[in-house]
Amino acid sequence: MTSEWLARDVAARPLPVAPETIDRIIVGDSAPIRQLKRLIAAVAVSDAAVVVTGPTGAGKELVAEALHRASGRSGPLVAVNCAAIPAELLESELFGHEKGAFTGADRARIGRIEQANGGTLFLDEIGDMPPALQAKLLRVLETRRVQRLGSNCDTPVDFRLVTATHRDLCQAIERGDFRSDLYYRINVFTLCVPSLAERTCDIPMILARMISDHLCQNPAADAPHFDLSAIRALAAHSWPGNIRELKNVLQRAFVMLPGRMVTARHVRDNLLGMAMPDPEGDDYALPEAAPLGGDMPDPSAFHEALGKLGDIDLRGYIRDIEVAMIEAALDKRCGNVAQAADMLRLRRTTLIEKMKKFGIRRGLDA
Ligand SMILES: Nc1ncnc2c1ncn2[C@@H]1O[C@H](COP(=O)(O)OP(=O)(O)OP(=O)(O)O)[C@@H](O)[C@H]1O
Repeated sequence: MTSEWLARDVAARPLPVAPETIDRIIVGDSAPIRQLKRLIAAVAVSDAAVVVTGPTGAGKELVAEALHRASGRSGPLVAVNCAAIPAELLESELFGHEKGAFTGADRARIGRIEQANGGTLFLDEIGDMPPALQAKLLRVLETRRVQRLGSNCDTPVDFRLVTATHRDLCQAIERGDFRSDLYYRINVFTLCVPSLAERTCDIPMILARMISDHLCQNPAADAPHFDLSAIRALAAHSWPGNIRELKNVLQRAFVMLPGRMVTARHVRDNLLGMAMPDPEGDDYALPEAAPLGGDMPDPSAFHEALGKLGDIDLRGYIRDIEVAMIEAALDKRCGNVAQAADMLRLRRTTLIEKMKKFGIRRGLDA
């Protein structure tokens, strides 16, 4: 049963779970992410096993979390990274052990599979699970019972299995590294998480969420502000590390450009490149107030608008905006150029230069 089949099937059906639950966890509104969220909503309420695939850092663990939250299961979400635990410890980690089961087992310990009872077991990097454990896991899935190391008794378990891997499991089966019978057990549904490069229009939304999360955890932090050129530079990057890489870029921006307007040059030189930014801030250092003041549209709004447009005369459009804003500031300050320059956060001489360039005479002739 493939995602394509499911995609066709769910397109026409009402969603079984509130989409807000999934929206809160998975940020993004691009077509591939909207499709992924619909699939999660459709699959979440069943008990079927799900394999989540996708490149590293794309958000596979978040998909497991969304599946769990939307499933309504009352038990916990228990996550185990099979690649991060040494093979010799993974067995007791998953299955638990009785006291004295092996040297050093000085007390009994419940395994992660039992911990997930009533909830969801998320096995990350299942493609890295040693073959002997694959056989044991298969037995648990078939019998719905688990046996701790050193015990003769089986304990019944009820969990929903979600697995993830960045490996191609079909190739692993061909190489003999992964059991095909386990593959068919764990792979009732496949959910593919798109790479960030396939959904760069989600970058402004993801950045906004990451900034607000960062500010929640560090209320004293001074957030950087990404202008349209910065967003476009971010969208042009190839993102081999996907959202994890974007998170790192934002962390660098918090450290190197706090409270400053981040431009395309900063993105290229200081955030994707590692050069230190100019400490003086030749860009527009921001005062405490909102960068554009009052009700001005956020520059990121253009990102979406531009996506829907065909060709645009960018220079002409920006010139019209500049002229309109300069004239509005001069009106507001009754033709006083110095005060209008303050309002626009420009040097007086810079404003005069612009006025001459655009042929705006108001306030210059007096
Ligand atoms: N849509 C999203 N919105 C905001 N943050 C996200 C989103 N998707 C992923 N992240 C963040 O990106 C980081 C990587 O996500 P996650 O660990 O889920 O990726 P992964 O695909 O499981 O990575 P790996 O392949 O290395 O296991 C995490 O810090 C996660 O919180």
